[in-house]
Amino acid sequence: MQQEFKKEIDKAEILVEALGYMQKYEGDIVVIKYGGSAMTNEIIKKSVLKDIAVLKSVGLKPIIVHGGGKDINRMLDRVQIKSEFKNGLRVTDKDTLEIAEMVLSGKINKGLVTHLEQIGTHAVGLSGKDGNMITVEKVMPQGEDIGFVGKITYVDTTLINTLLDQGYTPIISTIGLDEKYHAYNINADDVATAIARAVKASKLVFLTDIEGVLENPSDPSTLISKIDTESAKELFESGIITGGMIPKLKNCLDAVQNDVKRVHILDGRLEHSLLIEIFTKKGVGTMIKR
Ligand SMILES: Nc1ncnc2c1ncn2[C@@H]1O[C@H](COP(=O)(O)OP(=O)(O)O)[C@@H](O)[C@H]1O
Ligand SMILES: CC(=O)N[C@@H](CCC(=O)OP(=O)(O)O)C(=O)O
Repeated sequence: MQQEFKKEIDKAEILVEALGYMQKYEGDIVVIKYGGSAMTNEIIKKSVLKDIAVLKSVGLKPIIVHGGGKDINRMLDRVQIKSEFKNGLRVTDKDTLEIAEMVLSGKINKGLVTHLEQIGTHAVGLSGKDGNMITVEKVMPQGEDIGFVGKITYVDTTLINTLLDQGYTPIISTIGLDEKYHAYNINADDVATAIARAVKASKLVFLTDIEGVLENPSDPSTLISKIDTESAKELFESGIITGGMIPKLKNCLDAVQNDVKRVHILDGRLEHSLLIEIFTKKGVGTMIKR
């Protein structure tokens, strides 16, 4: 008898293991930064969105902040506009901004909305312009002008909270306005962190295209499962953290030092990494602590 239902019993036990976590996190806001690097495969994308639908249906309140750097690169290539990054930020002239906004707030944002709606989770796509949600000022790294790139100065959470209260999952693209209502391109890790802080999220998860923070980025067995402020400093000094991992880890530290309780960098390519992290004892990826 027991043997006959072995598979079903195993499945039921998974649900029982998850119960404690569901009760613990009920009503909690989870901000998910879905990076463009982990968006390139349609099957994986659907699986990530199903996980988010599960979070929603068991009582958590997910907010998705998405990137799309790779899609912007592709579109810029198509229209033959050259693009470069300085300190992890895209140099953004007027034409680049137009393409970035078109790709982020159009194709990617509405694509994610459509996928979530298709699996029965009501979602609303917004950019930082909507409801004047994200205010920025022009960023000048080391005094250098890199165009229409914004540093966030204020997040108005009214619209996000209204949507969450009404049962919608907000999906946010990373274009904001300055005080004169000019549009700016913003790094998606910065937006996810600013929103997580503003809504007092209990979790902030960065879904990317690598296992987590690695001592040697080409060797997954060198995964660092926990990082705190002290060890992060050493990692930055040692030069192990490069490229897109620099703004990501800096943002993780900013979040944990500003009341976001749990911050993780997870591999968006690993099927169900979100559910494994939130609903099981087994941690995946890198957890960042104060
Ligand atoms: N020490 C490190 N551990 C892991 N990844 C690293 C490290 N240093 C640099 N990286 C790079 O950071 C990348 C993730 O950042 P990014 O490409 O900006 O992703 P996303 O689009 O998700 O924001 C990885 O693919 C990897 O190439
Ligand atoms: C200013 C700046 O660099 N903006 C980013 C916005 C998208 C982003 O951050 O996407 P990922 O998370 O996929 O890297 C860009 O133009 O690529």
